Amino acid sequence: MANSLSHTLYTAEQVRQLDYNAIHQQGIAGYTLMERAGKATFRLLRQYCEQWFGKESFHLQVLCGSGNNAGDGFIVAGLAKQKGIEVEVIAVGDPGKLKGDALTAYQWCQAQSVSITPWQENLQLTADVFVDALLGTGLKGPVRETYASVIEQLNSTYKPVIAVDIPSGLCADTGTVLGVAVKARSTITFIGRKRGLYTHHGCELTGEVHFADLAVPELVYHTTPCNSYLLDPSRYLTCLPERYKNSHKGAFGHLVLIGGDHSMGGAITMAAEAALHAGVGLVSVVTRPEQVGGLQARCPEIMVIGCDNPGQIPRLLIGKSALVIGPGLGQSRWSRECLLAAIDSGLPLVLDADGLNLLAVEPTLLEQKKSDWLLTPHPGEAARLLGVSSQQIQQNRFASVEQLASQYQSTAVLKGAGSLVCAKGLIQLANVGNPGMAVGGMGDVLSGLLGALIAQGLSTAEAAGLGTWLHSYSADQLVKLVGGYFGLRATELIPLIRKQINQMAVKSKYG
Ligand SMILES: NC(=O)C1=CN([C@@H]2O[C@H](COP(=O)(O)OP(=O)(O)OC[C@H]3O[C@@H](n4cnc5c(N)ncnc54)[C@H](OP(=O)(O)O)[C@@H]3O)[C@@H](O)[C@H]2O)[C@@H](O)CC1
Ligand SMILES: [K+]
Repeated sequence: MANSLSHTLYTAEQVRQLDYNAIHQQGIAGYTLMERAGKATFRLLRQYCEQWFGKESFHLQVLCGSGNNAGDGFIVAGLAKQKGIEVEVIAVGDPGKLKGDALTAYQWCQAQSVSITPWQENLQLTADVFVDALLGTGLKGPVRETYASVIEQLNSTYKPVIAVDIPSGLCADTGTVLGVAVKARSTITFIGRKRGLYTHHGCELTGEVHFADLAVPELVYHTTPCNSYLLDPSRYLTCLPERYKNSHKGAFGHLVLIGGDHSMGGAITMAAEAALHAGVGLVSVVTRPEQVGGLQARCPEIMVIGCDNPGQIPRLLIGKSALVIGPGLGQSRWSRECLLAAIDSGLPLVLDADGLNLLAVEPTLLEQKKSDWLLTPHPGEAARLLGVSSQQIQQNRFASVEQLASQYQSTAVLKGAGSLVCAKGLIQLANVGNPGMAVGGMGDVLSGLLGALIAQGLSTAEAAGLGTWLHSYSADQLVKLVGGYFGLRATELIPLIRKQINQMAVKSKYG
């Protein structure tokens, strides 16, 4: 299935290549692109200001650096002036450094009689709304002075900011803050969506993201190879098995979940309960005998097998469809032997939590890999798997998920703000989810859901894409229901996931 161009995510270098090709292959003048960028930003600004200020007039300050990002800002300021808006450019960059299209835009802005004030230390940022045209994709390394002070001062106004292309200070490739970055109410990004807008700090700093392709012809996009996309759930509509009228439970797979070492019964219970609600025909849990009563009381539909001797596991796995191992698994001898049996079974495997931690301390287990694996680490687990710090994982989440997938020859989901799914060299970013998900049990629910999808016949890649999206989307629905991010319970996601799967199934059938 092809990914649509509007879902593609680019690095700064790739967008530079697109710009270059638009200009040099298609003959679109760079200044034309800048005018289009300025116009698109101004249109958006007016829409927002209508919402925020109604018919009241407002004061706009456009903060400009000295590159092409500033050029876009000069156009916005000139257009605002033409419409009679009270506008002023604050020139943080030295106008003497402007060249090419940015210089042309500056001169045009001057010709519109826009007041252009050079930045000084005692200058007050007094506007009702700001446009951030300080630094765009040309940012290199940590933000230097005076830009850093200006950004801090801008953030301390708590006034709405519309960021041009990317909030200044945010790394377009990774979503990491390079020292300090603008916190925007909205960001309008041009020609290609930058990867960094959608993950890590980008999720916090961009506000609502808008995309303007500046009418760059489709042909241009085909010239730049890419491997990253926003996850589009509609790609997976047809993956779910149809419920025919003469169906029986055997047609929808039998998932086994292994975990729940001494005093760790909660995680495996949540994973199994999630699986039960995600359409799988049968769910079994292999766990410590002490967990059996609690699990059966909560979910009588689940077959629970108390097992202190992992030597029994191979027999229990005969004829099953898929396995989840990790939730509440612990790191005891029992845990390790359970993992060995799971790996040896040759069933498709979802590895989470302690399943991943055990793999991290014993990477030679990879040599015994016989089946498709789906790894679902959070940044801390990913760090252990790759032998780096979690900070290093976060500094480049795209590279990290790619490395996880290639090093472990698996499908990988790197959880966190802007969860990333990597399978067969393709990276997809789930542009859903919220901070309310930062509570215990969310990962367990995800692993059960993923296992249930695999047991129903989806590949690990399909399950990872669909399941990661369903999980975070349902969390967003839950936030709408409860009115905020406080006190979400992972188990509350489960009925919402079920509802969404059913809606998708209906959509796949009837459009
Ligand atoms: N035709 C096109 O290409 C189109 C491009 N478009 C727009 O152009 C933008 C890209 O423009 P760009 O490449 O000129 O870079 P830009 O982001 O303005 O930054 C360069 C400036 O930043 C400065 N600087 C760098 N690092 C720094 C640091 N750490 N700390 C402080 N300063 C630092 C650097 O200073 P220098 O290092 O040279 O002293 C230089 O002055 C793109 O985001 C989009 O908005 C659209 O109009 C569509 C068409
Ligand atoms: K910017």
